[in-house]
Amino acid sequence: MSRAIELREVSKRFGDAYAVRRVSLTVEPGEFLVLLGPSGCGKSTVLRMIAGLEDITEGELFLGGEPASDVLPRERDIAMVFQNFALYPSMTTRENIGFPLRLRDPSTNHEHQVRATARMLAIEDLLERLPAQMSGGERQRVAMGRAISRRPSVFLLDEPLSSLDAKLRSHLRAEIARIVAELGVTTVYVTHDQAEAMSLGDRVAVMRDGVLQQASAPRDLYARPANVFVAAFVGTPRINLLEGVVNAPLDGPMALDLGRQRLRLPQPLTTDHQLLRIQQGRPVIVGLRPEAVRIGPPSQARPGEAALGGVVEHVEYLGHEVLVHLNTGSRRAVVPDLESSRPAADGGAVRSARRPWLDRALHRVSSLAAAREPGPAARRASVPGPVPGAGPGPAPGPARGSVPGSIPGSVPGAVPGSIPPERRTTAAGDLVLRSGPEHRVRVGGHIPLLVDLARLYVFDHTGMRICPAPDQMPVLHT
Ligand SMILES: Nc1ncnc2c1ncn2[C@@H]1O[C@H](COP(=O)(O)OP(=O)(O)OP(=O)(O)O)[C@@H](O)[C@H]1O
Repeated sequence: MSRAIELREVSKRFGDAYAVRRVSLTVEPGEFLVLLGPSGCGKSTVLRMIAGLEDITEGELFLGGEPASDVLPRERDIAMVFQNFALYPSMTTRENIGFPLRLRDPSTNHEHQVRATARMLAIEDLLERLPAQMSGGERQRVAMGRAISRRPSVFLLDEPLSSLDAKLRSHLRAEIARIVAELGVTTVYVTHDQAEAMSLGDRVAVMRDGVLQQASAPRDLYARPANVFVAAFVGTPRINLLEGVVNAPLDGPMALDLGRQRLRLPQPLTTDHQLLRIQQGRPVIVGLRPEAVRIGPPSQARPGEAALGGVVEHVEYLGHEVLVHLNTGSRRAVVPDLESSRPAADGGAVRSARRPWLDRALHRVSSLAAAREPGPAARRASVPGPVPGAGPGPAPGPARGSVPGSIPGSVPGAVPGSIPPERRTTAAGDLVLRSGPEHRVRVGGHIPLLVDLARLYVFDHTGMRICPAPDQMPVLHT
């Protein structure tokens, strides 16, 4: 039987420092949830609270719908496997796997169950070996065998593969997915490896600084990251994040100014792009995944593509694909601490962080619509004249050779103060694109680029995603 796990506003404090802050999360029976985040973000602490190895400072834990915060660890029917799970050195694999079964029921012969577990883990031929006679990967399988032999209702794995080499890891990863699916047991798996998380989890919960950022199916996490941190943490190569300014004149096409170039949004504007209008004149972070940009001249632009240009700074040949590092004259936005990860007093981090922005944004939409003229912010922040390097017209591409080889100091029209100067980087290569090996590019060459604006992400200055529009929108009062 598998059970649901529910964390309600759970926090953990060590001394004065919060390791986990107000995490609310439900893992459905039989679900495989991966906790993902950088080192020290609180993943293991969440796992240890579920197991009962750490007390919960605030909030409540429910197992199978029953309050469980005060239930003793051994009464939680939970099995846990750690990174360096210790096996009993003097016991064979058979004895190690059978040990929890003997503890529970010493009078019964458990050989059948031990064999079934060993078969599932493909370690039947290791049953007579001692831990010292096995490799790291084999020992880790035995450790898993010992954890699952008594068929727990919840299975917790804390970086179980991190001490293994890459090949073995990817092999065991597939094995774990298979075994857990076969067992149908509710599983929480901790890792800092985004590829591991994306390949294993039914859902992935991303944590940062003790705060849950987003919990979504891997596909949704990649396609609709709630904020710039999630966008940057998930995906290899990392999403390109550029400092931009929304340029939305009431009488002309909308664009995103990216330093020395301008990304014109195709007409008619999509709903998501229309919503960007309320950011007129404001600094934003523009996100482009490497596959959203391709090499091609403006004349080959498909509907929904906009032209840019770049100077090749570096080329990585990976065999099946090529990663081209370019200088487009923009500034790379740096992720850490862009948004507050602390939850507000009235709710979870992601939800509560969204609301004030949405309220403000929608208030601006209402007032702009009512006034039917540019608001003061719009007048103040409209970009004075064309951005150098961007051509006029509805679908301009930068004139050939217009992209400079070096980047000038400041972004024209940028509203100062959104991203402090100390967090800015003057890009040596601000954009990476993924290309097929058929494109031959040389370092130093200017190449024309086409950006698929259907795959454009825009984050506001706090780091929250504003394009595509957030999933939860308050009702717009007209
Ligand atoms: N027993 C403890 N006493 C004091 N601080 C602790 C204790 N355990 C964890 N912490 C702190 O709590 C924070 C979260 O730790 P935790 O081990 O949960 O992070 P993690 O995301 O699992 O990191 P890693 O991937 O490196 O294991 C860290 O800052 C850590 O130093």
